[in-house]
Amino acid sequence: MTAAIIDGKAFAGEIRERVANQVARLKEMDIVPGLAVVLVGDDPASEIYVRNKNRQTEEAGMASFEHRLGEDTEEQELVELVRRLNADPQVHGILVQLPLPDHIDENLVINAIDPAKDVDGFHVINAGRLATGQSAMVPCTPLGCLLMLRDRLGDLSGREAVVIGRSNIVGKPMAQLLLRENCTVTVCHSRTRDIADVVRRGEIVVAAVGRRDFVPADWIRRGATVIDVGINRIDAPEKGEGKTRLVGDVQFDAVKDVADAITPVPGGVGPMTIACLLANTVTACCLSHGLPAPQDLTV
Ligand SMILES: Nc1nc2c(c(=O)[nH]1)N[C@@H](CN(C=O)c1ccc(C(=O)N[C@@H](CCC(=O)O)C(=O)O)cc1)CN2
Ligand SMILES: [Mg+2]
Repeated sequence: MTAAIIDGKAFAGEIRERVANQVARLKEMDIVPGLAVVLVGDDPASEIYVRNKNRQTEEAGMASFEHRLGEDTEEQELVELVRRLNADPQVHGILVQLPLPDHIDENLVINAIDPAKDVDGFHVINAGRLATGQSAMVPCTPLGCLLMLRDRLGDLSGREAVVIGRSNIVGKPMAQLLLRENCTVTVCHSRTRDIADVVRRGEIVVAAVGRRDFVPADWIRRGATVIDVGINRIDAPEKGEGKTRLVGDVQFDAVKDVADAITPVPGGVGPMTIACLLANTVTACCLSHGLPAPQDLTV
């Protein structure tokens, strides 16, 4: 068996097109969705993600507000910026790029964002709403994973799903979303005993541990659909001195001989994350104007 490769890059392009159509529709009502992105410090990967977010926001016809603060910015200064953005009617979505420097309490900053503008879906109110089956802003990476799974498999009801990783930004919301789709969900992590046996139950496997090559082929049930959330940068001397490349959490070359379908890294989940951020911003904008959330941008 050679797995189908799920093309996240192409799918993200489709979502961005839907976003642009909704933005054009809103412009006819003189409404321009606006996204504010806040970057603290100079982490090189975050720099790239923020640049891509701003570019894609503008390409979709939305307003992009970029705020860059120094590495030694005080927590209170960041919270004050968030409060100003909460009060700004041109801003419908606020995203604080993670990770933040160590001296800043991430939860405190995230929970300072107005939940209605929390397009990352990380605020405790949105996490609670998702966990209790109420409408919520859904975190972008799990939302992108779910869209790809639905596109590939259709109705997910009754499927055995295994999520590897329990982070607040991917593992936990992913598990909640799959539960909402009526999957039987198992979450495993670094302390899970007999993890190979647990993962082997999965007809759907979502790997989000942040460790390169963590998932070997003999953990994967034949015919499973595998979503690799990992983005690990490794040295690539074959590309030249000092060069690097990205790999996922799954041993792609071996797993593709066992799985029915798999997302690649790069070109899988990553591009979907930014496309879903744009989708969430349009949703937040619609809701703030008393308009219904666009059906083609939400789950
Ligand atoms: N506030 C947030 N911070 C972070 C999030 C998030 O959703 N909200 N997620 C990650 C980083 N991230 C977005 O911020 C992100 C990561 C990767 C990609 C992506 O497109 N990856 C490409 C490869 C890009 C490259 O060459 O480096 C791919 O996988 O094909 C987009 C967004 C942590 N922080
Ligand atoms: Mg910190």
